[in-house]
Amino acid sequence: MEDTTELAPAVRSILSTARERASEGRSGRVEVDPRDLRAAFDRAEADGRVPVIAEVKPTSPTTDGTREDDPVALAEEMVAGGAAALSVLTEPVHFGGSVETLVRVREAVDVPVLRKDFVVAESQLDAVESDVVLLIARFVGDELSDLLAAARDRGFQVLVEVHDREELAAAVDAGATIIGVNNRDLAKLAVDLETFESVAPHVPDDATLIAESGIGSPEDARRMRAAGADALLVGSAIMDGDVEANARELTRAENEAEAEAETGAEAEAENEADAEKPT
Ligand SMILES: O=C(O)c1ccccc1NCC(=O)[C@H](O)[C@H](O)COP(=O)(O)O
Repeated sequence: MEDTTELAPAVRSILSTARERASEGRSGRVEVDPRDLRAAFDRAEADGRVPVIAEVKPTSPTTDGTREDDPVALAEEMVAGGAAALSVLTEPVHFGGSVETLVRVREAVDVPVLRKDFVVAESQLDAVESDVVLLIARFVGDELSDLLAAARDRGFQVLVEVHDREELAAAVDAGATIIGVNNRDLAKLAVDLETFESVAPHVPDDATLIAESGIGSPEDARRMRAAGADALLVGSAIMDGDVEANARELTRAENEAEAEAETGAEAEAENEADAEKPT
């Protein structure tokens, strides 16, 4: 396990709560028949949508207040807005999530669902079925390889989250094939999209690469895609306001770019034609 003294107090609290919850797994081992995450991204691409994992995130240490709407309704709106997959927080104390919410959401939608939690022990994997589970390289340290194997044995696809090149090397050594680069620094909770841009070039080409956190606009989405993201994980920017419209704006970010490029080209052609007209 990593030394946690450098982490933000909220994150230290999240981790100590996670360790207390580690023994609370339901009795018995889960066996998952997962919905394929990569196939969901491919379907979105084929349909002209940016592959987005939209996150049901009622609150967080960096969010003001709590969104009280029914998470299932929010999840359905995200899918209606074009989300290729969903992420559901199951951490109760700091994010307002629950395993019950994840079960209800997964029953209601047909896209893959990521369980977003702070898994630090194998027993936590048995808390609930999901299509994908998250392992955060920084938090699981030397246990990454064993936890990855334990999750895969249960049928889960595994998103391994990293924040720098050292953690990326550990993830690749452990055999991670779905890699998320988190733009949020868990030591300071500050978000910087340059994090993804600096780590992405070192991710093996055959990995599925996800840009996580701090993506707040279609421009940010295009920026992360230009830096190599196969998909984007977005919470706050979708949860803030009309979630269907917010999801649609991000999943259509590249259509808008095309439209803008076309508009720009048309304007340029008109300018050229005007310039050629006799005065
Ligand atoms: O979001 C937080 O405030 C947070 C604080 C401490 C640890 C983790 C935190 N977030 C977890 C996440 O993974 C994000 O919810 C996810 O990447 C989406 O981020 P965003 O789009 O910036 O909401």
